[in-house]
Amino acid sequence: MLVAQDLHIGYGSCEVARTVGDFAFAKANLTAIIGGNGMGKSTFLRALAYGNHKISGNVILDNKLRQNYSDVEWSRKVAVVITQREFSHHLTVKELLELSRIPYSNFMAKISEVDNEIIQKISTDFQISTLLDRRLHSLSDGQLQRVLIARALVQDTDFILMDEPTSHLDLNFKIDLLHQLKEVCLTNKKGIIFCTHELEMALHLANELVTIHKGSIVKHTRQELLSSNLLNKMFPSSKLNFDENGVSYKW
Ligand SMILES: Nc1ncnc2c1ncn2[C@@H]1O[C@H](COP(=O)(O)OP(=O)(O)OP(=O)(O)O)[C@@H](O)[C@H]1O
Repeated sequence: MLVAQDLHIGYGSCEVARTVGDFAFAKANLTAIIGGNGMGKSTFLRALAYGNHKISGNVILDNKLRQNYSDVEWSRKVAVVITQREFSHHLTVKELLELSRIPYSNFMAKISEVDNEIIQKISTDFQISTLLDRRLHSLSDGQLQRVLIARALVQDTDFILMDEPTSHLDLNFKIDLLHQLKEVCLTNKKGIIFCTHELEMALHLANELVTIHKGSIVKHTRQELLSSNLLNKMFPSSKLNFDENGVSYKW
């Protein structure tokens, strides 16, 4: 269980949002974090992932405070996908994937046969096998996004936290990827939590949703959220309507 306990997030002393009640993310759940621009989705995700931007409260994983985990222990439990090109551009895709096995390798950081099998399988599943020898700087944004998601799966953690994992993908890749993540979530019992602007897909595929609106971070089941009027308040537009069936448009 990953628990956000009375979490207040922000920058310096300036609060962006706070959790309403304590809430727990379980394994085998796909959770979407949704909210309007600037409401605090990325800030909340980073607070869960790194303990950053936390003004007060706690992040607790399996009954242990985030700050009591060593970096290696945490990286065996939680993988993070943030599409920032913060790594060495000279690395190849295969080298990047191998690096994500380091939390499991021996002191010589040698890649084992098992590591290689995991890398090959996930590369095939996520359609990046043909990219393995490419250097990261040569990838398109969409290719990089698929590589970073594959890297998180290669890391083989209980939880994967992702900031807008589908933002650069074509519509077919977006929908396929979210379905694939849901399947990974259920079959491999991983908790996947992702920020997204893809409301329709989030409402269809995620079984839990976290809304961030006007400083309140609230966790709902899909049904609870759809049967409330909250989405109409969060995304007000005369061309949009949310009801228990999801979203409809007036073109
Ligand atoms: N480094 C920073 N210092 C101060 N304020 C920041 C910083 N980064 C973000 N903010 C502010 O915190 C608030 C939340 O930002 P955040 O990026 O978490 O929102 P978001 O919901 O992810 O937005 P978007 O949907 O536009 O990506 C915004 O008002 C933003 O301007």
